Amino acid sequence: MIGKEMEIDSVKVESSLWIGNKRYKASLRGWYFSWTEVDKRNREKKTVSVPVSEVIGVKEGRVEIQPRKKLEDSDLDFTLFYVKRSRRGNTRGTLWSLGRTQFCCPSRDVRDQWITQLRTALQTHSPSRPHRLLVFINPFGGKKRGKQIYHSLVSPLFELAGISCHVVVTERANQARDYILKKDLTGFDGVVCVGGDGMFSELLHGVIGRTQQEAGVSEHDPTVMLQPCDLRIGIIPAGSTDCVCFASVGVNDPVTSALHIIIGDSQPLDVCSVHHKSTLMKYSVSMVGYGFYGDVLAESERHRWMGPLRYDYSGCMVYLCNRNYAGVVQYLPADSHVSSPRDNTRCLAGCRVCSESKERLFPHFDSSSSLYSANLSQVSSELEGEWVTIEGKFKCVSLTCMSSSCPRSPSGLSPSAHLADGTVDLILVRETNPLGFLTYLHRHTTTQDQFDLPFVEVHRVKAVRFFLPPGEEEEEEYEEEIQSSSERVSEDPDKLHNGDIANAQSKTTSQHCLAGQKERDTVKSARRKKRSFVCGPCCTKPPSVSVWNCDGEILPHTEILCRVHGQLVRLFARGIEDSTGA
Ligand SMILES: CCCCCCCCCCCCC/C=C/[C@@H](O)[C@H](COP(=O)(O)O)NC(=O)CCCCC
Ligand SMILES: Nc1ncnc2c1ncn2[C@@H]1O[C@H](COP(=O)(O)OP(=O)(O)O)[C@@H](O)[C@H]1O
Ligand SMILES: [Ca+2]
Repeated sequence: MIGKEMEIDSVKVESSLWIGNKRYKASLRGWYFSWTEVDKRNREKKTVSVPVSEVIGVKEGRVEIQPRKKLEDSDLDFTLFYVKRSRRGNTRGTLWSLGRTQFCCPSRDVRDQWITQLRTALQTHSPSRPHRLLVFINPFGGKKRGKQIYHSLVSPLFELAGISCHVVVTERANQARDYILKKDLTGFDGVVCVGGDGMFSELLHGVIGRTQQEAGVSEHDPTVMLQPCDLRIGIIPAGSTDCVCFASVGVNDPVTSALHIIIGDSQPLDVCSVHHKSTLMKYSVSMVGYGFYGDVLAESERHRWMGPLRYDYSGCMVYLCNRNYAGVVQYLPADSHVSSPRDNTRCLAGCRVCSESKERLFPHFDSSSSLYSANLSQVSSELEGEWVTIEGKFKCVSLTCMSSSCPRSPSGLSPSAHLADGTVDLILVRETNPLGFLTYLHRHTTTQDQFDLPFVEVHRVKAVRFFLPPGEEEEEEYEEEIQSSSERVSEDPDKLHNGDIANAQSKTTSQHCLAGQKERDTVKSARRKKRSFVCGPCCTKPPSVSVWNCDGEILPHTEILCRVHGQLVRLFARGIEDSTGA
């Protein structure tokens, strides 16, 4: 018989259970379900312990989910599904898979009690699990396997965990962003994208834009304190770079990500806002890059048919062009006592720097009610302080809120950057010879320090301004063309976005600046053609000016102001669980 004893604050359940023909002593105590093998002489052997928070589901009978079948219809059995960990190749992160153990009970009563107690414990110990999710699949991302990945690997897990999903397979770019901005999201506990960084960016803009709309905050004001977002975002990696997933989970594996979503993990994330004058251009969580990375993106767009390989091909082409770009960079340093981009630490699950930043970032946060003080939507003092100016010629200027590690670069653009410390790392790679730059790039793929080079500097900052040197500013005529084109579109948002615009009384920035994107890009490319000269297959732009790559999208302006908003959004993730033991 099952034995039950009440413990203070937690339930305790114990009984003998069988796995195959071996007897186990099983117990459920507070946070853990454990089973210990007992031999014929009643000696205890190895114990397996599963935290209740990592239980995915408990099913009657002997069940397998892939392929889905009930093995035997016995009323003495139950099957436990849980998170199982393993190491992954040369990456630091931990790969998760679905663990499954079938238990046989001495009686049906005992079986029913175990199932009830385990399910109750699950509800008690995992209050932040999602019950209903809105899922967007980009069928064209990465290797175009988004639908297959979702239906074969992810959906069966969500079903097992009792999560109901509304699935939208996108038919056009920005559909997911617009859906989140305009539709009724009542009842959803989170949004999930199946795709790459571009698809994640759509969800990011939808979630931030909607939150600001509802809070009455103007995203165009670069000095405003944005309202933190409640709706969590999940990423099922199925893209080309998968940087946001890789940098926040440690691997780009759909099953691992699905399991993090199911157990309701929560990882706050810093977000950079990118403004041109008084207009919000974009938000970014991974890379805002000018010069090399901008050129690679611009070139790669012409080779989308190559899939993820387009970046490798374009990387080589752009490298061979050996361009340098003049620019003026101004930055506002972050507090150097807290952390530094050269301190050789890593932001891992439970990161101390990030947790301590929460108090600094949200001094008015009321943890009992989970509410942010109303005065947070006032103007921020974050742009105050002493700006440092650097002028020169650069191979690339990059900003990253996180390490931006990805399968191409397992340590990332800035290996010691933090996911949620309210700072961004600014990396300046000055003009150098091709071999020097190759050394810099190559170090992204090894454990060698890419900042330990005389032409590279890195700063931990709160904000960055970039503009062209005097005499090389963005052309007014071009500016005006872009401005008027964007105004024309924003006067009539329906022109580009049909469908219901229930919540669109106020033109949100996302609608304003992104609706005009198509038209601005046309103006821009016509303009570029006019000014272009060709030094190789990738060089169809003026020699002195590059473009900004903002999380995989080209920005329509060169002169920008970037500012970090600490912990603005939350992912269904927990940071990198270090599998190297380092
Ligand atoms: C000699 C070896 C050179 C290797 C260089 C490796 C440098 C890697 C740094 C990667 C940083 C990635 C930052 C993330 C960018 C993505 O947001 C963006 C869009 O991704 P997606 O939507 O999935 O297409 N990806 C890129 O801009 C690709 C950059 C690739 C540079 C080679
Ligand atoms: N159905 C669709 N058709 C065309 N573009 C789409 C569609 N759905 C999403 N997109 C856009 O495709 C871009 C790239 O998607 P992403 O999933 O990031 O793939 P990748 O990593 O290969 O670039 C995103 O910027 C997104 O806005
Ligand atoms: Ca950061």
